[in-house]
Amino acid sequence: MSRLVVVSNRVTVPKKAGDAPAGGLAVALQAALEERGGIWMGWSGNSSGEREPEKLDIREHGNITYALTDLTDTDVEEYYHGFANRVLWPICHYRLDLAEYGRKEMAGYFRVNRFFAHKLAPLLKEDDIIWVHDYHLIPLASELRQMGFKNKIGFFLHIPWPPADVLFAMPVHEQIMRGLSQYDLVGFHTDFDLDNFGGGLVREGIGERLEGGNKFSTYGRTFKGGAYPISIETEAFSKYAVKASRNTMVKKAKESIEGRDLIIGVDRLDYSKGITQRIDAFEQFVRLNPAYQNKVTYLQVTPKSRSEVPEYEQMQRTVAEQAGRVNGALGQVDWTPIRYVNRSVPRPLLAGLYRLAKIGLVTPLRDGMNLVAKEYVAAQDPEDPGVLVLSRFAGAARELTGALLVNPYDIEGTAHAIARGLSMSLDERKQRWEKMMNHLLEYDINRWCDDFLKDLTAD
Ligand SMILES: O=P(O)(O)OC[C@H]1O[C@H](O[C@H]2O[C@H](CO)[C@@H](O)[C@H](O)[C@H]2O)[C@H](O)[C@@H](O)[C@@H]1O
Ligand SMILES: O=c1ccn([C@@H]2O[C@H](COP(=O)(O)OP(=O)(O)O)[C@@H](O)[C@H]2O)c(=O)[nH]1
Repeated sequence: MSRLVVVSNRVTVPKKAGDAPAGGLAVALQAALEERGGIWMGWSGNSSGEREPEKLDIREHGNITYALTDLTDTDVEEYYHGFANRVLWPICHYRLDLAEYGRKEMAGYFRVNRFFAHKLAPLLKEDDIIWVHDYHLIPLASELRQMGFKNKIGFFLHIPWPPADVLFAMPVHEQIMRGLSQYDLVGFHTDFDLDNFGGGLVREGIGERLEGGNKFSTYGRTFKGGAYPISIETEAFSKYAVKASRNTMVKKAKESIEGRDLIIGVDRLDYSKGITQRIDAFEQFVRLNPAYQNKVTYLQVTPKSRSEVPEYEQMQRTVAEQAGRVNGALGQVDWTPIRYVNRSVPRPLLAGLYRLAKIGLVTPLRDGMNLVAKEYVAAQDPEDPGVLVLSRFAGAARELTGALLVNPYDIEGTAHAIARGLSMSLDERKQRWEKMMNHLLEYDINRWCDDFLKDLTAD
């Protein structure tokens, strides 16, 4: 079996050998790396100031070598905050209005990808299988090919892929498409993303879609494409949730809601997550259903994210003000309708809170997958499951058809779904939940990892 080399912008290094990593993706990648032996390379998250970072920070854990590099301040600004998060992120989330194109940032993005390739090259063996993750590193294969590497290289995109008219508004779309063509397999979360990719190639006349849609030919290369919906460690997460119900913090949370129904939202503070529309929908729900006054608590957990990017910094204020305004307008001396937590909550604690909540409110305007939706389902009590209210624009909606699917732009529609969820019969809740849970047990994170690697390594 060939060795596996994973490259991603962020790397999860276990604190000490045997420690459980933070999330399902890290669990699955670490298991695959452990089995085959391998390397996980990426950014350390630290800056080296203006000094060019020299040596990789190499850490060995069992069968896995973690190889971390710092980046200069300029690199972080141009590559990560600049092109990745101010061009590719908004474009791939259909937000043409938020994309800020700058030549400096574009150049920085390609320069950092070249830098990654040069740092990785000395570590590579001829028959290594290389798996590159996410929009930060699209040109990496192209850089490696130029250096003469003929290894199998796969790419998985964790965010949506937009339709042609959105993508081609981006000035460097041609280099980005050319970059993707250098992989042997390009994976997306859903068939919709895959279709957008194929549709764009054909529409622009730069390529063809072959063999029932899972092969592409462009820029002189033929490569595979596919939909691989990422998932969670379903069984383990479900066990966390049972255990977490005994956690002191979860018990305190339960006491503090004093028998009210709990609605939960959990998202990084990101404009793609539809948080402001969701708060509007909650307000609308209470106004349309006065019987629920003082009978519900909406807990919104929202850790800060990418605060150096202006749109994110601005959101920080907008959401805090909005939650305050709604609490002021609807609240009573003994009732605070919205509890807004603007920091990260550990995943095991989240598992207990999900289980406590009657409604999981997951309403992004656009999302690659949304693992919170899957975690909410996995955390439920089979005898009394809650209801998932899910945006039709999350990748997860392609699979979680037992959810109440909503259009997050339709505030009143979401408000009605909350009301419907809270009054749903136990029979219907069980039926919907079982359908989703059975799916998640079969299609868990290991299945995602195995399916991708099987297709990448097949001839
Ligand atoms: O690394 P950050 O800039 O702090 O951002 C965190 C991660 O956000 C994105 O997550 C996406 O991947 C999830 C798993 O596949 C998916 O469920 C979700 O819909 C996506 O938004 C980003 O793609 C990651 O690279 C970031 O690390
Ligand atoms: O306070 C928090 C908020 C979120 N998460 C985790 O962060 C991940 C978010 O993944 P998702 O796919 O929903 O969105 P992303 O942030 O990757 O866009 C999930 O595993 C959450 O459990 C967490 O551990 N603590």
